[in-house]
Amino acid sequence: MRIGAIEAGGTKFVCGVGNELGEIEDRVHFPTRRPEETMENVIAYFRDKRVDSIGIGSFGPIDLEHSSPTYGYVTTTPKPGWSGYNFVGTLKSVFDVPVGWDTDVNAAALGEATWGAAQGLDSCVYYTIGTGVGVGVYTEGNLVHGLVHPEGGHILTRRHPNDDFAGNCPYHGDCLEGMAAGPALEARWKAKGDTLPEDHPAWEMEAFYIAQAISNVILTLSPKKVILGGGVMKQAQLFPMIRAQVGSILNGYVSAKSIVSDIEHYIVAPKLGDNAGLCGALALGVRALDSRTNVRSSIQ
Ligand SMILES: Nc1ncnc2c1ncn2[C@@H]1O[C@H](COP(=O)(O)OP(=O)(O)OP(=O)(O)O)[C@@H](O)[C@H]1O
Ligand SMILES: [Zn+2]
Repeated sequence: MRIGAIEAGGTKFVCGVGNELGEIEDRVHFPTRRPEETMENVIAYFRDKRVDSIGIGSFGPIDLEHSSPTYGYVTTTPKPGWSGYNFVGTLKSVFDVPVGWDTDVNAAALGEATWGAAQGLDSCVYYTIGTGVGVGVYTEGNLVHGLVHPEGGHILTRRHPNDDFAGNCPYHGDCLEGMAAGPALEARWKAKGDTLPEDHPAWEMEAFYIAQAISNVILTLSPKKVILGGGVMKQAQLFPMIRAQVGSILNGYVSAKSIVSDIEHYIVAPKLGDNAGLCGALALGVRALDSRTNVRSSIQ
């Protein structure tokens, strides 16, 4: 099978072709411009690829409700031209193949559950801590959409006692994203995250916020794995700090062995590394093809 994959990010698009084993055979990337120009690049890439299906993991918010007249659209985004853009419909008007469509973070969660750190498990939560904070939720074998889709980057957290940064989320000020995404780190410390030394107090504070989010997700969704990706998590020293803080927040209340004695294998980096996004889109493409095949066989 030849599966097309689109990792549609706010700053760049990655398109690729792979197979049902999660192997990526080819890829390209280009900057995210206005939708018409960006989609021209996407269509030109797939034009001669003869793919059997396409999976899209997209920046959001997006419409995932199959019964909605705007299913497949990007809904409200400050990105010029993308608000109300019919992403899936545009692709389908050119390529007559099944299209899998989900958020970039749900896609990454599915990719990790299919071929990565949560392989063989029926649940995981995937966080990206980058320009924004996004959360993908995979549970009992399904990606969670619910009313819209999870937006766990915007939860409220308790303020660190030494933190007087107001927070920079345009909607909430000091939500998790407003306090812990890359731009918040940069605004608080007046330096880009990748220039701060490993022992800088920024990291203890960063871990303090991320650990609260993870503890809340453990208590509400009980995932079997928590995967942390995105640019900020390139700071590997954050992992032990976050694990320790999650342990102290939960304080023995959740007695699962994964948390009590094996937390270094429970809160982990994406096993698919920088391929998590594209492999996630690939996994969506595989699912889209499988579900069409299943529908066909149940009709026959
Ligand atoms: N090594 C690093 N250490 C700390 N922060 C970093 C590092 N590399 C990138 N960042 C920060 O991460 C952010 C970019 O995140 P990422 O690389 O995940 O890109 P993105 O795809 O734009 O983000 P998003 O996941 O929100 O779409 C920037 O704010 C950048 O300063
Ligand atoms: Zn917010």
